[in-house]
Amino acid sequence: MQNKEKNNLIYKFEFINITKKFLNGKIVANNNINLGIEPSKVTALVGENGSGKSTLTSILFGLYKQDTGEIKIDGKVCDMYQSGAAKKHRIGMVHQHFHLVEKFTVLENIILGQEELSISLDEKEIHEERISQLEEKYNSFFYKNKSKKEQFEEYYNLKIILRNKRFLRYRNKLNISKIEQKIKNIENSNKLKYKISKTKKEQKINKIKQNLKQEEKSRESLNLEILNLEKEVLKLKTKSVLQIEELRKELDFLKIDLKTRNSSKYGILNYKKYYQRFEAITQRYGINLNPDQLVSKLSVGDRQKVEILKTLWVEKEVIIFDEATATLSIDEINSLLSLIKKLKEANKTILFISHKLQEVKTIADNIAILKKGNLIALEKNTKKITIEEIAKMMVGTKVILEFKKNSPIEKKLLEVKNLTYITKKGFKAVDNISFDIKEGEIFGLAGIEGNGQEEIFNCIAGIKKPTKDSIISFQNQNIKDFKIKTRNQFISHIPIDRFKHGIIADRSLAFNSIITNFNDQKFAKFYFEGKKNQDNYKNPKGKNLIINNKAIYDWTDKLIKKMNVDGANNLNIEIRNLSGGNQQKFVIAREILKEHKLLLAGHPTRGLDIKSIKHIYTEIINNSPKKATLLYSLEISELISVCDRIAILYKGKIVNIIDPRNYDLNKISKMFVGEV
Ligand SMILES: Nc1ncnc2c1ncn2[C@@H]1O[C@H](COP(=O)(O)OP(=O)(O)OP(=O)(O)O)[C@@H](O)[C@H]1O
Repeated sequence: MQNKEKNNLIYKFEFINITKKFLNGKIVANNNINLGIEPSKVTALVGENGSGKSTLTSILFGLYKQDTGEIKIDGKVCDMYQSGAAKKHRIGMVHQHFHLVEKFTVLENIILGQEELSISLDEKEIHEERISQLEEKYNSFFYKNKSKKEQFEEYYNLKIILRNKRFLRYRNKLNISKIEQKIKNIENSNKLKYKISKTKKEQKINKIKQNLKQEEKSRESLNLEILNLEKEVLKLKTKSVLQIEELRKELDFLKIDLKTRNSSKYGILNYKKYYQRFEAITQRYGINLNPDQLVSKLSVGDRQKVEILKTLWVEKEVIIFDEATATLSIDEINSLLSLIKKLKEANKTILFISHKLQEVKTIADNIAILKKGNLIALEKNTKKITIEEIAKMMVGTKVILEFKKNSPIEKKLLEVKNLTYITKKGFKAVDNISFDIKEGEIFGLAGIEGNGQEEIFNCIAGIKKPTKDSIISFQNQNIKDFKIKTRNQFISHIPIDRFKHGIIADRSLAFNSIITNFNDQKFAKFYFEGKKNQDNYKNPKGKNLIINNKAIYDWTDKLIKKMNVDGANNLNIEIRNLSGGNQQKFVIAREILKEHKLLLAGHPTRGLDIKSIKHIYTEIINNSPKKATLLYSLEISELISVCDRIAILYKGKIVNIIDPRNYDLNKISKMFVGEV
């Protein structure tokens, strides 16, 4: 399509009557959606968990095929489900969960999978043409260049002349000696005769000698000329050798390059070009990243920049940000938002999915609101609409994050003393910290991500091993070396990374409901007929294992109801089929309802809508009496609303333990950067 025509289009792409159902039509994820996305603008897609945001973007990205309806891109109907369609139409996605190779550098991650794009068909032709040019130049270097040829001819001619002259001189010399001999003979035989002819002969000798002298002179000048010529030829030769060598190198490189680029398995990467491109893109968008840094060493915010660079590298025109700010700190969110502004200025069309309405309002030109699979509003006047109004449209009621807290009692349940955690590379991520959590207390861990909160949390959960002298005492027993299985008997754990530690994605809801308490006798009992040994457990027919399916299904049902988990009509569906937020709600329900004395809640509201957030914290607070609760979140405003005390972490140390009722956000954010 001509650019001019393209510029006149109102929409970069359109969803037209899109409907998508799952589970034989029982779940309507998208219901007849009609939505046009304007070019070079940021359109936010908001809605409750399970309202159909991911399904809609997945259809655009070609991961799902819509049941009915069509998608138009640049005014043309496109089958996005066709393999490679998203790539062809330059649509990229930045996910909440990064797809990066930890052991590769930033640049390696960016070019991974895009290597073949470094040589297009056109480029290949240019390469091949250049090779044949070079070959020709190389082969005919001496022969084609006329002036050089002439010089060579001249050089050889001169050599021939010189040889002739030498011969002449030799002959003359021979002549002289012959004549002298003759003279002598004459002298000896006939002195008289000699006397007469002497003068004549002497004259002849003199003449010959004179000739010889002249001969000598011209020989010298000839020699000089030859010497100069030889010098020149040498110079020419050296220069040519260098030139030839360079040409040969270039030729060899291009040949290997071409060969390897055509092969799918091995390849030589044109790093010079990649670095130049990296420099150009990062400068253009003001992204500060070292191309040689290992991804494993990057902060979450920088990793996300790598994800964004991946889309810019292949010049995507549409970029979908799918809950991209969920794992970012405040500073990182701000830097992402300003980067999105730059992308917009560079005419990228942005689809921005987020549950954080404050940032949606800051960045979006248009806000599309989904509810239960329907598009219920497309708000274009984003300056006027308030966050509360958006939230109300999304969830149907006004939601305020205020809670009535319980009062903890003085009895300490958890005592952490001198906790130190050193990473495999010797970095002290947690540096000798101590705190306690009382019965009924909700204790928060706050700080900018990467200051030790996650490690403290994981040491208590048993995922990470602290140093020997660390003490994690629960009800006066040091549990530091307890296995996770033993901890599970009294600890409930909502993991920070629910996909890694919280669920088994391709197992059913029922299966996932018992993965942290499968030892509970009410779900399954081992029945031993013979001697108790390992074989009893491995009995292939399962004779000795009695599973109480009814108890498991009842339990699963209870979890779903407790947290209003959406999309869970069938308890045997794989948990991956739930929306991200609903998977999270399922895990939270399991851990809160499971018997426990200590609740570890890591980012429990990540990726959740405001109504679910309210629901979850209400449950956590209602669950807290008689237990200790450790809450780790990057959302400081949520910690302030929910916690009784908050530890602020900076560089692996606790800089302060605060009572959130007596602190304001300003003071806390100063502590985040070590200014106590
Ligand atoms: N593959 C699938 N099989 C069955 N149901 C599915 C599948 N994918 C999505 N669903 C259901 O479709 C509905 C919409 O899900 P979707 O993931 O699009 O919601 P969402 O708005 O992105 O939610 P969240 O904010 O929690 O990520 C949900 O009820 C979900 O359970």
